[in-house]
Parts: sequence; structure tokens; C-alpha cells
Amino acid sequence: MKTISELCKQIKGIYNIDGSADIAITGISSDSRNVEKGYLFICISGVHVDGAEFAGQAVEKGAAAVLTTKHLNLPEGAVQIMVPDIHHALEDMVPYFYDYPGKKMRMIGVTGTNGKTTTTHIIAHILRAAGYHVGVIGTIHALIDDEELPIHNTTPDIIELQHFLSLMQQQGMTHVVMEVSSHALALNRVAGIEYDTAVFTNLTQDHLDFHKTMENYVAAKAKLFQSLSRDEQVKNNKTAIVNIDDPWSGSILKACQCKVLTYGVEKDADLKGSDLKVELKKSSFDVCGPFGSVHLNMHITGLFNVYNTLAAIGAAHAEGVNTETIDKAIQTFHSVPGRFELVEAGQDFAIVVDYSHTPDSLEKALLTARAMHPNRILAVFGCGGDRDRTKRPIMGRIAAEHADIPIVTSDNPRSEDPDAIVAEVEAGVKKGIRPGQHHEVIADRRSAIRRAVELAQAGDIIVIAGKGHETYQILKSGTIHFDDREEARNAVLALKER
Ligand SMILES: CC(=O)N[C@H]1[C@@H](OP(=O)(O)OP(=O)(O)OC[C@H]2O[C@@H](n3ccc(=O)[nH]c3=O)[C@H](O)[C@@H]2O)O[C@H](CO)[C@@H](O)[C@@H]1O[C@H](C)C(=O)N[C@@H](C)C(=O)N[C@H](CCC(=O)O)C(=O)O
Ligand SMILES: Nc1ncnc2c1ncn2[C@@H]1O[C@H](COP(=O)(O)OP(=O)(O)OP(=O)(O)O)[C@@H](O)[C@H]1O
Ligand SMILES: N[C@H](CCC[C@H](N)C(=O)O)C(=O)O
Ligand SMILES: [Mg+2]
Repeated sequence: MKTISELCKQIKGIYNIDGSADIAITGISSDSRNVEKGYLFICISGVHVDGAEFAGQAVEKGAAAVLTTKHLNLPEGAVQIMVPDIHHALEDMVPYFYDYPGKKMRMIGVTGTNGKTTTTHIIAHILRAAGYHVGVIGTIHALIDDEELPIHNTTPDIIELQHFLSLMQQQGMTHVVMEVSSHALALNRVAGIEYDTAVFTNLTQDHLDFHKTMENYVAAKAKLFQSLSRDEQVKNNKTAIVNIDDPWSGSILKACQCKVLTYGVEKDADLKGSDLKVELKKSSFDVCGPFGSVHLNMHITGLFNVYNTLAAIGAAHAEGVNTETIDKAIQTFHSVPGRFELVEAGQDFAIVVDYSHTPDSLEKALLTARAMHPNRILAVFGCGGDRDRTKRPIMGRIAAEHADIPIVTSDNPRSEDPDAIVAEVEAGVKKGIRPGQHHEVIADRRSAIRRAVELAQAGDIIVIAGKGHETYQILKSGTIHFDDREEARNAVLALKER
């Protein structure tokens, strides 16, 4: 435990303490609902509310102190720490509070628009096969060995992240493999962590609501690679694993002063994949790398997964895992929930549930489906509300171009009107559609999935894109349970009963 005075000494800028600085702090939270006795409550001004409004509530729940930018009217005895910038103060205080766990384990960070979750899961699987204890942090969950912890963001805020890392270190994790989102890099959620190995998967359009331009977006991603070279003394022990085929790889390479291992299938690369053979449930390819050539058989499919696997091989190699272990581990890796996941309910067509929610990933998922030579592809997809609007017509056009029957539906409309979102997507569908090609717009996702199942014939593939592992639909009126896999299965069973 640290005292208020010890915590404040870490702050690099000015601060002012109103009250006793000798009190020991038992925990830190920016959510009044999670505050316990002796906590430091952090007032964050959010998108919806100003956390300062909940400071009184936090004190009533036992908060010993409050970190704020302005003096607040609080019950007597509550210490107030005033700083000009809450986020800067957090970057100084929080990793210190947790004793810098992100400097005590091998830290592997994966960034890029698509493929982060998949790549982190493959890396973790290989490291476990090599006998290590591995923590995972990402979109689906946090894992401490195989203990699962719920998560709210792909890369949690600095408090939750340092808390997870601290638990991982206490429970003997040797390695942490984590997704590092561009939001996290731009907002410094990863302050206080020293990465050893960093992976760049790719960069294509997403999150322009937040970054505004692709240049800002890549600059955020590049911060991860700059961080590998910060310390002259150790930079030679750090490795950047970079997808050389990606058009933005030059910007990432420019940020790297450490060792670099490139991977790809098109350009010359340190790790090069070739001779890909895909089937619905498996694939194989050759990889040529610093360790010679190997033929790999996998239980995952698609060219995009060749990239993810090459990235994971690069990271495992940088972490010192031998080729034989890597090779064996890849053969026993069995997919990530909601990523090209098959739903099998006895139907004579295939149903794939996939987390493609960006233009590039939707295209990759549909191209992968096409590589299976289906009779036709039916694509059920939509775009999230309160997120990058400019990707909506682009995804519509891509679905029209690469699917035979695009069916536009809702995907977490959040505070927006679902009909307005689907209309923006449909505008793009109309641009990509071929003469005579059929498309449908059904805002209700359950009905859209049922309609696709009703239309499907033997040998077709239905790709249900966008929600993958998600078990909810976020609507203006609240969040409801919704799982594409359950819905697809029920739709097939309902059709059989007719
Ligand atoms: C837009 C955004 O980034 N929002 C994040 C932000 O929420 P917010 O600003 O809306 O918070 P708010 O609801 O206004 O509340 C403000 C403050 O009051 C506090 N509060 C609120 C209510 C209460 O009763 N008591 C209380 O103390 C809140 O805890 C918060 O500290 O702060 C929250 C806590 O840190 C985040 O969980 C939340 O992420 C939301 C869920 C989100 O969707 N973020 C996305 C855009 C995001 O970060 N995505 C990236 C990229 C994903 C990828 O590409 O893979 C990610 O890393 O997840
Ligand atoms: N390397 C890749 N390149 C392009 N698309 C990919 C790649 N890997 C996976 N995809 C597609 O993107 C979807 C999401 O994959 P994954 O969850 O691994 O990405 P992510 O980067 O973690 O996404 P998020 O930003 O939501 O965290 C997959 O379902 C698949 O359709
Ligand atoms: N990490 C992504 C998740 C999008 C998932 C999709 N189902 C949606 O709601 O748009 C994001 O924060 O944009
Ligand atoms: Mg992810």
C-alpha cells in the first residue's frame, strides 16, 4: 500500500493536497460504483458524464481521497488532490501504485486494425506449449493461465490494465500477450509498461471518428514501436514483428530502432508464407524463416490467418521458442471464438459467424468464403452505431461486390436510429451491386439471420459478420442478450420444424 504523499511525489507536474497526505490508499478506481474503503477515486470527465459528479458518492462508499482538477464540495475528512491534468497524473501514479508489473514480465503487444485478438491467442498458445505461464488481455477477455476475467475494452484504461497486470504478476505469469488498440496508444492507457516484443498486423480504415485521419491513426500505432527503442541500453533485446506487405509498414518501420523481423506472403520477408491450401475447417502453408523451411497444418483457415500465424511465429521466435515447439503448437491451435466460427446444426449449407466489422476484414472474410468455392455467398452484416460513419457505405459496397446476396442489418446501433444506419450501409450496397443481383435490408438482426437461412440452398455459405463472440446487442433502450451463433442454430432448427 502507498500513502497519498508517496503517490503524489510521483506526479511530474504541479499538485495540491487538501487534507492529510499520510493516509494509506487501498485501491484506485474511476468508477464510484467500484469504490471500497480507503480508495482513491479518480474524477474523469467522460463522453456521457463528468466523474466529479460521483465524487460525493465515492466518499460515502469509503473513498479516502479524490483526484480532481477542481476543488469539490465533499464530506469532511475526504482528502482532495488537485492536478491540472488527470490523465498525466494517472500515468505517473497508477503504475507506481501497482509496483510496475508491466516491467517485471515479458510483455508482448499486438497492434493493427485487424487480427489482434487472433494473433494474441496464437502467441499465447505457443508460449504455453513452451511451458510458460501466460496472461492474455484483449477484446474477448483477460486470461491468467486459464482463469478468465471479464473485460470492457480491447485495451482497458490504465487503472484496470495495471490491476490486471499486477494480478498476473502475483500469480506467476512469465509472459503477457496483449492487444494494444490505437485508442489505448493515443490515450496513453499503456503508460508504465515496457514492451519486449511488438507486432504490427496491418492498417486499414477504422476508428476515423476518433483519429480523424489515417495519418493520425498510424501515428498512434507507431507509438508502440517507438517505445521499444526508448532505452538505448536494452533496445537490442527488443523485437518488432512487422507485416511488410501492408502499405503502412514503412511508417511503422521508421519508428523502429530495435531489431525487426518482417513477415508476409507477397514481398521479400524474414518470415515468408507460401503455397496456401484452404478448406472450410483447416488449411496448410509453407513458411520459410531464419530457422529454415517448415510445412504447417492448421485448424484455422483463410489467407488472413496465414498472416496472423506468421506474426505469431515471429513473436514466439523473438521470445526464444524453438521451431519444433512452434510447429507442434500451431497444429493444436483450434480457433478463436467468433472468428470464422462454423455453426453446424445439420444443414446442407455452411454458416460462418465472423467478427469482421471493418471494410478490410469484411472483404477478407468474404474472400475466404469464396475460396471454398461455394454455390453462393449470403452476407448478413451491419455497422456499429456511434462509431466511424464513413465505413458504412464502404462496407456496403464490399458486401455487394463479394457476396451474392448481401443482407444489411443492425450491429450494435447504440444511441443511433437503426434504420438510419442501415440506410447509410445500403447506399454503399447500391453502388457495388451488379445488374439483377438481389439484396435485402432487414434492420432486425434476428429476422435478417432467419431470412438468410430461409434463402440458403445446398452448397451456399452464409457469412454472419460483425459480432463474432459478442453475446449482446447494444440498443438505445439498453443492452439485450444476442448471440449470432445461437440465432443461426435456432433459425436452422426452426426451418427444419416447418
Ligand atoms: C469513448 C470511450 O473511449 N469511452 C470510454 C470512457 O467512457 P466514457 O467517457 O463514456 O465514460 P462516462 O460514462 O462519460 O463516465 C465518465 C466517468 O464517470 C464515471 N462514473 C460514471 C457513472 C457512475 O455512476 N459513476 C462513475 O464514477 C465513469 O466510470 C467514468 O470514469 O471511459 C470508460 C472507462 O475507462 C471506457 O470503458 C469507455 O470505453 C467505451 C466502452 C468504448 O467503447 N471505447 C471504445 C471506443 C474503445 O476504447 N475502443 C478501443 C478500440 C477497440 C479496437 O479497435 O479493438 C478499445 O481499446 O477498446
Ligand atoms: N490479419 C488480418 N487481416 C485482415 N482481416 C483479419 C485479419 N485477422 C482477422 N481478420 C478479420 O477480422 C476479424 C476480427 O479479427 P480479430 O478479432 O483477430 O481482430 P482485432 O484486431 O482483434 O479486432 P478488434 O479491433 O475488434 O479488437 C476476423 O473475424 C476476420 O474476419
Ligand atoms: N473494437 C471494435 C468493436 C466493434 C464491434 C462491432 N460489433 C460494433 O459494435 O461496431 C470497436 O470498438 O469499434
Ligand atoms: Mg481484438
